[in-house]
Amino acid sequence: TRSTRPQRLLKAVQKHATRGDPQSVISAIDHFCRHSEWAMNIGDEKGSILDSVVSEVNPEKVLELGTYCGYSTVRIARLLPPGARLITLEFNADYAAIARQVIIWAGLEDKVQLVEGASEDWIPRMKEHFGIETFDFVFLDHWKDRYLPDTKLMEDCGLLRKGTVLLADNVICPGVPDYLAYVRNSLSYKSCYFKSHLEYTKAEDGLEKSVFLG
Ligand SMILES: O=C(NC/C=C/[C@H]1O[C@@H](n2cnc3cncnc32)[C@H](O)[C@@H]1O)c1cc([N+](=O)[O-])cc(O)c1O
Ligand SMILES: [Mg+2]
Repeated sequence: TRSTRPQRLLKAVQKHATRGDPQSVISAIDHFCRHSEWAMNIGDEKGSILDSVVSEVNPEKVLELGTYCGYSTVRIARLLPPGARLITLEFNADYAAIARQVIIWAGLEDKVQLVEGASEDWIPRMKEHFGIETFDFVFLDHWKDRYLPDTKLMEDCGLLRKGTVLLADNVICPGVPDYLAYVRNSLSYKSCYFKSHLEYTKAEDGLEKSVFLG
């Protein structure tokens, strides 16, 4: 049977990227998505904004919701200081298998824990299962109707602390209106919008950075 797009994306990484070199993995995926097949990675333009926010926060504990093929996982993990950890949640087993290989090709497997399962099942188990007190940085890039419920779930589970930074992809396209209204109107968040473009296109999209105020 015909291969899947994530399988072809992984092949492009293994063909064009250098093992252990995260930047070459990022470039290989961006080249594949620009010149062969579009895929819903955050991409290079919004990816640079992600890089700058991660570098500013310099987090020890990171949570990513929605691994997909691991592109943003690699972007984030490559910037983490020694000893820092990224937990990424992915409930599609096929995508998780591809992402594991992408993360290994980048040489970042020691910094990343890819957990197969649904965010709503795993967020309540972060403390007892992973020994996580609170997260310093959370990247939201999973199903858009899960951003708001999962944010409220993280609040309720005590996983956010004063100063935790949430960064959300696709707040314009496909859009997350309920999440945006919440973080922009809630007294518990200080929110700001980074205008950009939908990955590999000219359409507007952007990232919303929201600092939890406790
Ligand atoms: O739909 C988009 N993203 C959804 C991403 C979904 C990814 O997160 C996983 N997931 C979902 N809920 C989950 C809950 N728990 C764990 N994994 C989960 C899915 O298995 C998938 O791997 C999207 C769409 C466009 N677009 O232009 O159309 C552009 C983008 O940048 C996008 O991110
Ligand atoms: Mg996205």
